This record gives sequence, C-alpha cells and structure tokens, in this order.
Amino acid sequence: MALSVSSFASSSCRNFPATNTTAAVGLRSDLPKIHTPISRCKTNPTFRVSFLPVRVTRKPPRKSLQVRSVAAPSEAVAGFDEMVSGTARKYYMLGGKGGVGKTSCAASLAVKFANNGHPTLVVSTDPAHSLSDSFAQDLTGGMLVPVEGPDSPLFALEINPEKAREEFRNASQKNGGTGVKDFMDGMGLGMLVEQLGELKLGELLDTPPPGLDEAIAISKASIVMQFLESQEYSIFTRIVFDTAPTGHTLRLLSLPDFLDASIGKILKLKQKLASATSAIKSVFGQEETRQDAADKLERLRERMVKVRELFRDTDSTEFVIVTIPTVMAISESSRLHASLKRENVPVKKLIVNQVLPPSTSDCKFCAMKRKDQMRALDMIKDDPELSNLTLIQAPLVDVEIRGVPALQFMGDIVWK
Ligand SMILES: Nc1ncnc2c1ncn2[C@@H]1O[C@H](COP(=O)(O)OP(=O)(O)OP(=O)(O)O)[C@@H](O)[C@H]1O
Repeated sequence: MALSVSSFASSSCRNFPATNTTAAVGLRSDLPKIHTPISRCKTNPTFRVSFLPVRVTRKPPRKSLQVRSVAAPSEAVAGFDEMVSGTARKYYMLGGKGGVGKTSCAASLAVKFANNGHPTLVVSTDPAHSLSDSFAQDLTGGMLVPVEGPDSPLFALEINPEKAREEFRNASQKNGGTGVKDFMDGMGLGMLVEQLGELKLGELLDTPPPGLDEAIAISKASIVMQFLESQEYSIFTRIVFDTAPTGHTLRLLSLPDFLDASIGKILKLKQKLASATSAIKSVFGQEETRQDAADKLERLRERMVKVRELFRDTDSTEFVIVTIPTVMAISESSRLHASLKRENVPVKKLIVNQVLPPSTSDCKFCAMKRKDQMRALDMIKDDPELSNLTLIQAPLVDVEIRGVPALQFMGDIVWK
C-alpha cells in the first residue's frame, strides 16, 4: 500500500546539490514502513519527497538536512493540540479558491486525526471531487467508504450534487414524475419531494434557484449527520469537510437560511390551507395525512436549522481558509472571510500553501518567484480580514500529495 515515487531525478532539479536526507515516516506497526527520502534542490525552491516501500530504520536525520519550515512573516503553529483534544465531536471545514490545496489539507487533517486516535469522517461537498485522487483510493459512490492506512477508523464520503441533479432531472421526466419520488427515496430525500411536491419541483429544476445543487448536497449532508447522531455512527469524533471553491461554499453556507425561510413560508401556507379546509377534509378523513405532512416538513426545517447552527457553533466547528501566496488567491481569501463573518461562521486559521523555501542558489526564476510570494504574504499582514487569523504556512513539495503516507507527511508539516 505504500506508494512508490522513485523517479525523482526530475529535470527541474538537476542543478540541485546532492543534499539528501532521510526522514522516517512511521505508519502503523502492522503496515509496511516507509522511508521518506527528502533531498533539497540546489535552489531549494521545493522540498523533494519520495515514498518508498521499504522498512524504516530510524536514523536521526542530519541536522543541517532536516526539513525546515519556511521563515516568513508571523508564521504560527496550527494549534493541533487543541484541535485533537477532547472526545466531543468537532467539525472542520476547509475552503478557498480552486486548486490551492483544500483537499490535500483536509485529507491530511483527517489522516492526522485518525492517527491520533479519533475515528474520523472526511466529507467532500466539492462537485469536482478529488478525495479519491488524494487518498489514491476509489471513494466514489456517495457512500461512506473506509480509507485504508490510518490507526483509527477513517471514512470518506463524496457528495455529488451535480450528478444528483442530473439524475433527478432524468428521473423527473420518467413515469409522469413518479421517478422523482423513487430517485429521491434512493437519496434518502423522499420526504423532501413529498413535502415540496406542491411547489412543483420539476419546474424548480428547469429554472433552479441559486443553491439547488447545494440544497441536495446539504440535505444529504444533514442526512449523514442524522446517521451520525445514531448510536452506530457515534464513533466519529472528528468530521472534516473538503468544501467546493469559494462561490459554491458560500451558497452552501447560506442555504440553511434560504431553506429555513422557504420552508417557513410553506408551513404558513399549509396552515392557512389546513384551517380553511379542515372541516371539509376531516369529513373525508384526510386531515391526519395533511397534519402528518406538515409535521415532516417541520422536522426538515428543524434539521436545516440544526445544520445552520452547526456551521456557526464556535465550540464544535471551525472553518479553515486555504490559500496560496498569490495576490489573486489572497484577495479571494479576504472576500471569503468577509462573507463567512457575515454568515457568522467561525474562522481562526489561514493556511498559505505551496510556499517556496528561500532560494540559496543563483536560480533567477526561483528568486523572483519567492520574492513575488513574499509580496503576496505581506498583503496578509495589512489585510483587515486576514491579519488577525493564525497564519500557517505549508511548503511547496515537488511531488503530488497522494496516498495516506504522503498525506501523513503533509499533515505533520501543516498541522502542528
Ligand atoms: N504543498 C504542496 N506541494 C506540492 N503540491 C501540492 C501541495 N498542496 C497541494 N498540492 C497539489 O496541488 C494539486 C491540487 O491540490 P488539491 O486537490 O488539494 O487542491 P484543491 O484546492 O482541493 O483543488 P480543487 O479546488 O480543484 O478541488 C494536487 O495535485 C496536490 O497534490
């Protein structure tokens, strides 16, 4: 199961001196141990990491060759001790601009929790899932899938609203609409269709209101949460969300309010209808059904309120913004934090990923790139939205972060 990235002599690093070191990354004692040779390229723009399926002999790394963290403005530790402490369930949501490393950071956090004794669930609400790629394991299918490797149970769930919507649309065209019910039942959302049937969901789908994809996603997420509240799933003490890029995430976060308001209106309408027709309906014996439907709708509303409360609960939930040191990404992070504040979502940490270590050679490109990154990092200090957040820096490594050993390696750098 250990991955092998042996072709490491990439041409981009040919000019780097042979400063090789070996950092042992220990896994479970019953799993194959790996060596993690790390060599630094000459200009040192990246850490070089490989994961070889060989047994560990724990040599103390030579001091001068140890992995160094990147010196940069106001760098801080992530406070992992606090994150890991306690057995009460905690939720972590990682979000930011596309491609900055949200999935890698979320997956590495989930692995670290699991390796520190927390049965953990990692959930992706990003329609373009990369959890499977990140764990190098097929996690598709919209079900809880066990991730192999960590010490404690780690499960992954990829929620796919795009696919769900497409299937929903197809289903709605079949059997004069009864397919919708079947499909929604399959999704565990039968109740939603039952209750919102009068609102003509088919029409809603043709002109979907903003956030419909997320509605499906969050409905499913809330169903997962319902599961998790049951005894059987109470083992999960840490739940990590790998969220979609910024725009989607904000819609997702504001959705409970939107649904709450909508459902509130529906309930009022139902009550009016019910009182206007109750005499007639009771004669025909339908009053009970209507009341039952209203109760179910009320339960759905309550669940939505619960999801919203969860997002805003500073004791159990934290949103971590992930960014990279570019002006564009940092500007977007600033806007994201402003929006999260408006939604009262607690944010304490900002991860700046893919930071180049200082260049020690005459590589002009590396020096320029690093300078550019430092300028972007400086922006954080002066940004009213970001300057108060705990700044965590993660170096750019010269290999893709894939598979549990790689994620463990990244986790040890980021989550300290
Ligand atoms: N510190 C790093 N050093 C080197 N490569 C990295 C680092 N962080 C992430 N990557 C790589 O960058 C790519 C994108 O990372 P990832 O999928 O985690 O980003 P994302 O923000 O979740 O992307 P998306 O928005 O597309 O879901 C992956 O190939 C990942 O291995």
